[in-house]
Amino acid sequence: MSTTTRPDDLPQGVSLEDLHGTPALVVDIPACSAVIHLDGAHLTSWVPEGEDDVVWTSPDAVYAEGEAIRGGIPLIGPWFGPGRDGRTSPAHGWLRTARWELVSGEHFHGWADEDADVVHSDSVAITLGLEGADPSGSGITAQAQFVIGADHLQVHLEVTAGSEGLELESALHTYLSVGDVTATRFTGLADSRYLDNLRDLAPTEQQGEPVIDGPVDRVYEVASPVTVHDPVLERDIVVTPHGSSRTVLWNPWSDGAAHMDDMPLDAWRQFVCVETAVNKDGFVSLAPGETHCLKARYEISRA
Ligand SMILES: O=P(O)(O)OC[C@H]1O[C@@H](O)[C@H](O)[C@@H](O)[C@@H]1O
Repeated sequence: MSTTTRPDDLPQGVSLEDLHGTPALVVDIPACSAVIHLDGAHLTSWVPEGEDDVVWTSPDAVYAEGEAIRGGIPLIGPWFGPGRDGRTSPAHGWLRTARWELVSGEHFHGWADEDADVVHSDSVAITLGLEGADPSGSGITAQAQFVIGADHLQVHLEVTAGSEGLELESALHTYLSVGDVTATRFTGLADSRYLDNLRDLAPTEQQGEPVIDGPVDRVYEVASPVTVHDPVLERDIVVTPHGSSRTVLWNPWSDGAAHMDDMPLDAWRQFVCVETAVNKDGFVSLAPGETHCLKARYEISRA
């Protein structure tokens, strides 16, 4: 993968900086600010103008090549969690710990969204690529694109099989920032089916919309928009997926957070993960050289 934009040629308002001792792209344009670390092509902040950060990143996150950053949008693949066999390591695959390279950065002063048929103003598009990192040697590659503005964040994750076929699991493991997860309400998951990862992936029927009143780790058979209603921050976050088959809902609650060194004890209240995914029995079969694109668009709305 060739680097087509040198750091010196990045558009105005985008710079490559050293953050926490690792390289990161810092976006600072009138519409928003954002940070994307090259390790994991990992977005750790998106602050639309006049808003609080839309993603939550742990103040205790570890930033180092080969480490997974806690929070933001980890890019998961080519397997999810311990993989479909339940034994694959590292957890959630190697996309999130590999160092990606900058492919391009562009500034759009007004552009049309082919999916949503709307025109956005003032955005940057940043593309990162990953080649030569596949430890299996089959040559799996990946590309990630972030389109970032005031009214939207779009994330595209493309994974391309190498010389062998691939049973792909991938996810945008997004930590959405909320005022108090126990007060959060959802639209879009009601009356669907899910696998409950806290009960050996037991198939379960969702009754009404879920609430977070204990640890939650569920793989929903949902590939349509999910809205997170946050009465504390008085905003809704709408997650619109494309190319997915599943939506994962995760919060570790206090019990799970107590086992995580990279998260303060009480921080579980401040986020909920709504993950656009192809995983578990919703994986995607790719022929050698074939690509799958997973996308999500994040938008804020205020009542
Ligand atoms: O601690 P990690 O590897 O980032 O994973 C966090 C969680 O990620 C979620 O996506 C999984 O469904 C959970 O099972 C897992 O605990």
